[in-house]
Amino acid sequence: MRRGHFSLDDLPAWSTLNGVNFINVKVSNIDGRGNGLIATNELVSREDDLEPVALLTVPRELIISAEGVEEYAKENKSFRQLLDTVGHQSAVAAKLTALTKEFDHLRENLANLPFWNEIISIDESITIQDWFLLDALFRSRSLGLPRSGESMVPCLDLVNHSSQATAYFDESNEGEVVLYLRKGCVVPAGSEITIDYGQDKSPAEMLFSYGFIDPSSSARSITLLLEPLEDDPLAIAKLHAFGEPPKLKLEEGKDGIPHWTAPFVYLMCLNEEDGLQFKVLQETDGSRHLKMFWQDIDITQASNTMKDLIRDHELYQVFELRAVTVIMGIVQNQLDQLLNTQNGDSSAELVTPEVYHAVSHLRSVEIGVLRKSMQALNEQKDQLLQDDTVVEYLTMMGSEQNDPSAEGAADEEEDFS
Ligand SMILES: C[S@@+](CC[C@H](N)C(=O)[O-])C[C@H]1O[C@@H](n2cnc3c(N)ncnc32)[C@H](O)[C@@H]1O
Repeated sequence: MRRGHFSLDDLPAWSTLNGVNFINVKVSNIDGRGNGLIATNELVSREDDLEPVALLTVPRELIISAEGVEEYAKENKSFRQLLDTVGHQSAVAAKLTALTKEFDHLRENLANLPFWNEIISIDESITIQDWFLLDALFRSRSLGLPRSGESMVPCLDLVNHSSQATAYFDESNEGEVVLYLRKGCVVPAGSEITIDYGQDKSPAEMLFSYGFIDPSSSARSITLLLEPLEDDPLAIAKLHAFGEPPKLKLEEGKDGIPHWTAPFVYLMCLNEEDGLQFKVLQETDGSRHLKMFWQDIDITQASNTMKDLIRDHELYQVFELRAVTVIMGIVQNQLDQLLNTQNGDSSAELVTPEVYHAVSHLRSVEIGVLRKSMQALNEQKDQLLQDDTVVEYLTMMGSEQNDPSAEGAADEEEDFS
């Protein structure tokens, strides 16, 4: 099975044969961005136009979506076997290691399917490099369609990104995908047509998915993984109850003010003595389920909204202070790591100038977000330390610590330093 090279010179013929229409636009090389779409004559869309101006239409049969993959599997027995054996993979998380593991897993599973085994193991016409390429192609070229979800659309995937995009795409009731000129836009002949790959995508996501960071984008955020506290005896139960990998998202709003979101941090900071409990319930059919309780109320289904559940508690501000202290530790740690790699960075000679520039840009955006967040967290902590409940609580903890006869005094010591 050999994969041929498809020249762009063949695109017009291929488009005609396959029912793809380019309307007053064509594919052209764009400096520094590979290929892109440009206008062949001036394109105008007025605010009061009743119908949007279509620039490209792609028929449903050409779209690779989850539904399209299922349909193809109905027609092709070998592909059905492949899909049943290794299909429905989850998203690749940690690039190369995970991809290598995936590819090994794929080979192992295909050993029993002679058709695929020959291609992948005996003939070795598909290698790990193809798997890397496939992942990169999918990440950089797939897009979210309103009806079909994450899909690959030929020709539409030739359109580059801009945060001041002149076009957008939509999916008709018949499943045809159409690229439209945005209302109120004028594109002179020869100018590029662009879409917006996503306002909310963080710089890291842009770089890892598309290989570039839009310098004009105002999206400034960073997402970090959270881990339960090392000495937490309930760590495993908390992770299980939370049900998804816990994350901390730091994001600068349009006003430049940083905000943090980390629903799991409240679980990290609460314990049995606060009113958090776990119980294993056995059903009549013998199955067992872990249940989580807050103040004796079953909150198993609400682990994501812990902050709202504790809001009415008399020690809410103390819990909030614990959460802020934990977040500050994580932010400071990440900041130290980034500053260390920035100072001792010798990778400039190892990578191309474009890659080095992109990585430096990402690092400086992330350092900026972390520094601002640290400042805001410090302010939040200072405010909490002045709260009456917190002052009273800390005074009480202090006097218990000084009184050796007070039961459990040493265990209950809180560290908000
Ligand atoms: C969906 S493809 C767009 C078409 C692509 N330029 C081509 O030659 O096939 C996405 C890729 O185009 C490039 N690209 C798109 N917009 C860009 C931009 N604003 N700046 C730099 N590269 C861009 C990136 O390499 C990205 O991974």
